[in-house]
Amino acid sequence: MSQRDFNLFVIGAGSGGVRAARVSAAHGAKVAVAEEYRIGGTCVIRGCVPKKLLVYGAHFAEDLEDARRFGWHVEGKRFDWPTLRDNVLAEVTRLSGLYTQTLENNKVKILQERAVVTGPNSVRVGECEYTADVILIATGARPHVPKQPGCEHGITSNEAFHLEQLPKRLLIAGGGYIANEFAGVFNEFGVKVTVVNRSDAILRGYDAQIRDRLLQISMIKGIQFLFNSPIEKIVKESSGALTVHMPGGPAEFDAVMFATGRVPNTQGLGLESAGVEVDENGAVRVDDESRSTCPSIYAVGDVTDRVQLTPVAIREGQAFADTVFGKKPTKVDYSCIPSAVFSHPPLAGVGMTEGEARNRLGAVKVYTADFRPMKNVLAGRNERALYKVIVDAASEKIVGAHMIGPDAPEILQVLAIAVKAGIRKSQLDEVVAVHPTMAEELVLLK
Ligand SMILES: Cc1cc2nc3c(=O)[nH]c(=O)nc-3n(C[C@H](O)[C@H](O)[C@H](O)COP(=O)(O)OP(=O)(O)OC[C@H]3O[C@@H](n4cnc5c(N)ncnc54)[C@H](O)[C@@H]3O)c2cc1C
Repeated sequence: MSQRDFNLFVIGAGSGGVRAARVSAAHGAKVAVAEEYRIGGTCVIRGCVPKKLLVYGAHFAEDLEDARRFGWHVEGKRFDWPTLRDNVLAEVTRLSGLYTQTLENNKVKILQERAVVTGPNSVRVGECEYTADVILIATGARPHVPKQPGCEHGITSNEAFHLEQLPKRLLIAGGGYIANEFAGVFNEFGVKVTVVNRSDAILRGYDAQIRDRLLQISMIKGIQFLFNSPIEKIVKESSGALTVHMPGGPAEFDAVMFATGRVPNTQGLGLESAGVEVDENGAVRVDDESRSTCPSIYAVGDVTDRVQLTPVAIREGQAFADTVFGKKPTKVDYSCIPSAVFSHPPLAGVGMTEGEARNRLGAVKVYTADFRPMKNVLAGRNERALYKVIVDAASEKIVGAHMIGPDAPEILQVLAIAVKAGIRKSQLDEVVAVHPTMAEELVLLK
């Protein structure tokens, strides 16, 4: 038995940290976890979960509009932001409680304070110093706010969940998934949304045809996009409005939200005291077992900036616990990680985009279904779904699948199993359709 206070000290009780702490404790380790904000981390408190609940809330705008064509009379509909906001925040509190309970049930000591590393086997929490055989950095990432003058007047996704009232005019800076998701949500709530982007495209990394489709639909829904428009400065007027200066000229908004990337949380963490190296963005450098340049310190999740997604942080936390305390060396497989954007409509993808496949494989076959879902037809909603399956011409294997349309992330999760398993296109064709569904298009691709 070690003479130190703990076998494992985890810094950060988010997706990766909670999984690592819980599983290590189940493997018999004496574990402590320090959390400076709220148990559950970004995903539960101010990320995936509250975001998805807002997406559900926003979707009622369309559903109530479409309901008329299905014979429903929905007179006097009115949206009340404080009701949704408070219900979402209450659900977040409930979930945070469940995470706390899970840790307690596994006898993990919880310290609700900021922790900093003071050496290869020591951590300081407030006035107390603790020693541990192994330290796990699972401190996640935080929103990046640009340095231009006046940017301090803006908010980030962290604050968006707590808004007192909805702004009438909102500028969202950024082109990634968080920018597009919040643009969709606030637009459905009746906010006049402008998305401003430094570059010339949204959602880099996703299939070009799929993101173009989102851009078209978003513009038709009333979201304005400004490309190649870096924010030069923001001036707060005496009225409270924000004048945003951009290359096309100044424009006034009631709020500005930055969704301009996320930075690993390593600042002031004391990593240098243990010889833990970080890269140029501040991400902890780790090997394929999540071990840092200090042999007794590991790191998982967003703080390592590998793939900033909850299921990846959880896998890394699990693999760490199994490797270090479960005597079962495990490496995370980063191939074929599916991901989604919960925009209006949502999109999702797995594997290579068409562009990547053409560059890497040369000869590829692309199968598409471009259709208007039955529900949209009756609703009089002129929004088309697009499914794409990319096939390696030599092996006939499916190397990528991408889709936009209602429930695309739900459908893609299942298709991702097939892509990961390396099935051929002909095996999709052998499956009999479930009719009438949208997903049946996947087995009818010509
Ligand atoms: C708006 C938004 C939407 C998102 N939507 C999705 C989605 O739909 N799907 C998806 O897969 N991912 C989504 N993500 C990303 C996802 O939330 C992260 O990838 C995930 O939470 C990373 O987990 P983690 O354990 O690395 O870090 P986190 O969950 O961020 O946990 C880190 C914890 O460490 C704490 N901490 C930091 N420093 C210290 C310290 N010194 N001492 C003590 N505690 C500390 C923090 O307070 C935090 O609780 C979203 C993120 C955002 C911001």
